[in-house]
Amino acid sequence: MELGLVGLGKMGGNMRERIRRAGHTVVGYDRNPDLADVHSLEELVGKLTGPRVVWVMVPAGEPTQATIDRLAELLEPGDVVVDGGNSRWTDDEKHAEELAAKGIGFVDCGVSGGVWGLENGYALMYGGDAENVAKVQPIFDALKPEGDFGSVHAGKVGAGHFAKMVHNGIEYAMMQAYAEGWELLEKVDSVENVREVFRSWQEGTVIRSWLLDLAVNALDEDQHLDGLRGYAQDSGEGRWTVEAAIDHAVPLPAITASLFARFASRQDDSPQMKMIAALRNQFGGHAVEKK
Ligand SMILES: O=C(CO)[C@H](O)[C@H](O)COP(=O)(O)O
Repeated sequence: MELGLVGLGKMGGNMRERIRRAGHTVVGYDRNPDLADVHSLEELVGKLTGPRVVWVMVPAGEPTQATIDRLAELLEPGDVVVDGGNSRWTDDEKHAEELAAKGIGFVDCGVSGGVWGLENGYALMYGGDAENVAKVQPIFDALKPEGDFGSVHAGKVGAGHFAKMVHNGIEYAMMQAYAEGWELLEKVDSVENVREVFRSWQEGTVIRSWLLDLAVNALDEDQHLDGLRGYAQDSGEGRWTVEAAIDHAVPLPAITASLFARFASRQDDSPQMKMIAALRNQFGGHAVEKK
């Protein structure tokens, strides 16, 4: 089948390649002309035969909104837009309504697989009406990993991004657990080769995982991670997971702590710890460290 793909960065570029390898035609658009097959969304839409499927793979928020707004002007009834970015799930209903007003279908799709997806396949979690999902199905089949698992029609519009958001929340907490265990192992003199401990865990243990494999890759590149600063960004999914947990009164202590650990990583000199030090000094005369 034919697919229009908007956004050919780290994810979209490899997805285009994987879909082409499966025998489909992909017309790709990116703001960077070096990556793009066409120069505009108009040209992309013009090159597809109906019913068209256009997959949006651009950053969440304003870039996704602007792309959907333009596609709503360009596409025709019966066409389908897939939002495959890490959009906030609460945006999906809004996008579905905006497109439905023009007779255009909408499917939201969480995509996991990172830069390894070209070879390993992409895990897909999608939400939307069965009729719209069916129009995209050959592309889902091309992108998903081989085997029985790796893709799911999670439910209605929004369910795909909600599932991906929870996946990312779990990712935060798992990474935090490996990171904490690694730091503790590095602190203890009797453990002479932490990297080999991590490597040994890749087989037979209850904590083996792809993230563990990636941790071993990272330690192979830089055994003590000396070349990195202890600073971690976040791009929203962890925050939305915690917000959803609050909305539904679901306790998420591990995921919340892993999000807050990232915030703490961005502080050189913790303001709240200054207050803790000041208060201990006030009530107990405990020593403080002065600048
Ligand atoms: O979806 C992903 C992995 O599954 C993306 O890599 C995402 O950017 C990870 O979230 P964050 O940037 O907040 O760490």
